[in-house]
Parts: sequence; structure tokens; C-alpha cells
Amino acid sequence: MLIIGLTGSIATGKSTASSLLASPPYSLPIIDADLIARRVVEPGTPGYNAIVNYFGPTTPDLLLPAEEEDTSKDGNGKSGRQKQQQPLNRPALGRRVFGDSEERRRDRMILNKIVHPAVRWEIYKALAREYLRGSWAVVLDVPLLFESGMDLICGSVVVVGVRDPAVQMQRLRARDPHLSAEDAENRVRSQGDVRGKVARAEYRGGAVSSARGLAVWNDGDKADLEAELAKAMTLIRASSPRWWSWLLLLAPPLGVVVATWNVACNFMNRKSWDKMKREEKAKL
Ligand SMILES: CC(C)(COP(=O)(O)OP(=O)(O)OC[C@H]1O[C@@H](n2cnc3c(N)ncnc32)[C@H](O)[C@@H]1O)[C@@H](O)C(=O)NCCC(=O)NCCS
Ligand SMILES: Nc1ncnc2c1ncn2[C@@H]1O[C@H](COP(=O)(O)OP(=O)(O)OP(=O)(O)O)[C@@H](O)[C@H]1O
Repeated sequence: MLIIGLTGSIATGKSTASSLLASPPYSLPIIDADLIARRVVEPGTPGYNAIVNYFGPTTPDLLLPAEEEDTSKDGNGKSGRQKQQQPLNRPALGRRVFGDSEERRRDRMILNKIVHPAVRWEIYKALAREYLRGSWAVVLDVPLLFESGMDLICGSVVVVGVRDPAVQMQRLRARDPHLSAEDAENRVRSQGDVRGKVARAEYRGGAVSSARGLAVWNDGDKADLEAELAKAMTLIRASSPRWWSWLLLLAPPLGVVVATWNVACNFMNRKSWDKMKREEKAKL
């Protein structure tokens, strides 16, 4: 099964691209890390408890008002309404962790340490399900694909980027009108420049621009995005035909060898990228 990593920066169009990939003619299964990251911090989960313990004492608006559940219909004899645990106030938590001050970076790291292991585990379970279903390919939509090291397990990485940061900001403000200009700025600054992610993907793709790493530009309208995606999918399909996935599924030892080889190639590629970046820095 081919794992297609889909990434980008905030509001560059990952979700728009993934809903196109989920629809015909592609109809690919999508694993959405943002959705999983919401599920693993729902009230009652270990993630929720850890966040409340750490951020609660210093974030007065961390929790939303509790919803009340009507329990009188359950026939439990009590005519009461039961208080639910208060859900997280996500914009308030976002204000604690997005931005590039020392304090925000530290808090973001702590939040990541709470949320990411649970997200990773859910992603591995979802991948195993798709593998057993015999899916040809699956899209792994992860905003922090490179930062989390998840790119290592991907056969292909597609970065959805915009060249003009003003387009990114305008789309973010239009989609999330509840964010102040400062909040929006902080969110954008919390992720590296998307052009850096595009460069990283293109380095994976190599000089001949293989399906291992591709950029999909999204400065134009949605029809332009569809056309860009179609080009990327043509390359990806050619690099990993359906019969190849069936062969790997029917011959598990071969599947293990190919998967190990793939991770090793990605690891070597990452080492050589890091080395190149270090040398560039040293020259400055
Ligand atoms: C801080 C939180 C509560 C804010 O929630 P909110 O609903 O307002 O925003 P949402 O989750 O939709 O995120 C919007 C975008 O911000 C970016 N983003 C989210 N978390 C992070 C992070 N830790 N570092 C950098 N960028 C991030 C992503 O591009 C994401 O798509 C939430 O983003 C969160 O729990 N983040 C930590 C978990 C995480 O890293 N999720 C990303 C996928 S694993
Ligand atoms: N080509 C486009 N033309 C016009 N609007 C677009 C285009 N692509 C995306 N948008 C809009 O821009 C906003 C951000 O897109 P989207 O939600 O897909 O980004 P994202 O990368 O998934 O963001 P996030 O990281 O915050 O989850 C959405 O409102 C979407 O409808």
C-alpha cells in the first residue's frame, strides 16, 4: 500500500486537496491528523486530563462552559440533568501555544508531547486497517509531517503550498473570522515557511522530480488546484501501479522488504538534506 503524505502550512489548502483526493476519480481513503488530534483530547481522555492539569492553572479560559445532558429519559429515576466535563476552549489553548516567543515555543512543545504520541498511535492503527482492506493507497494528511518524522514512512510526499503569503493570510482570516489579526499571524509564524516544505519535498523527489516528493501550488482558484493535483496523481499512479500493491499484500515478506527499503531510502535522504542545510548555515 502506498502512503501518500499530504502536508503544507496553515490554510495553504491541505484539507481542500484531501477532499478532492477523497472524491472520484481518486476516491482515496484519508487519514486526517487534525481530526485525530481533536478526538484524542476530548473530555475524559488521558490527553484531555494532561492538558487540563498542565495548562489549566495558568489559563483561566481553558475550558468552555459545560453542556448539560438530560438524564431523565434514561429511566434512572432521577429527574436531573447531568453536567458533562467541560470541553477545551481551542482558541484559548491556541493563544497559549502559537507564536514564536520563548514561552509559546515551550508550551507548544509540551502540548505536542501530550498530543502527538496519541495521534501517532491512532495513525498507525488506521494505516493497518487500510492495509488489511487491500487499499491501493492512503492519504496521510499531517500538517507537521516533516517535523514529526512521519515522512519516513511515506512512499510519496505532496506539499500543498502558496507562493504569496498574503493569499495564505487572507484565506486563513476568511475561514476563521474568530481569529484576531495577531492570532492569525502567530499561527502562521508557528509553522515554517511553506516554501521550505516545498523545497524539502522537491529534494526527496530528486533532480528528475519523481513521485517521492512533489509540490502542488495553490495560489489560483480551485480549478487550478484540481489540475495541479491531477498532474501529481498521474506521476504517483505511474510510480506505484495497483498490481504492485496487490503483490505486496499477497506476499507479506516482500512487503516487509519493500517497506524497510523505503524507510531506509527516506532516512538517507533526510540525513543528506540535514547535512546540506547545516553546510548552508555554516557558510552564512
Ligand atoms: C492548539 C490547538 C488546540 C488549536 O486548535 P484549533 O482548533 O484552534 O486549530 P486546529 O487544530 O484546527 O489547527 C489549525 C492548524 O494549526 C496548525 N497547528 C496545529 N497544531 C500545531 C502545532 N503544534 N505546531 C504548529 N502548527 C500547528 C496546523 O496547520 C493546523 O492545521 C490545536 O491546534 C492542537 O491541539 N494542536 C496540537 C496538536 C497538533 O500538533 N495538531 C496538528 C496535527 S498532529
Ligand atoms: N484554490 C483556492 N481558492 C480559493 N479558496 C481556497 C482555495 N484553496 C483553499 N481555499 C480556502 O482556503 C481556506 C483554507 O484551506 P484549507 O482549509 O484547505 O487549508 P488547510 O491547509 O487544510 O488549513 P489548516 O492547516 O488550517 O487545516 C479554506 O476556507 C478553503 O476553502
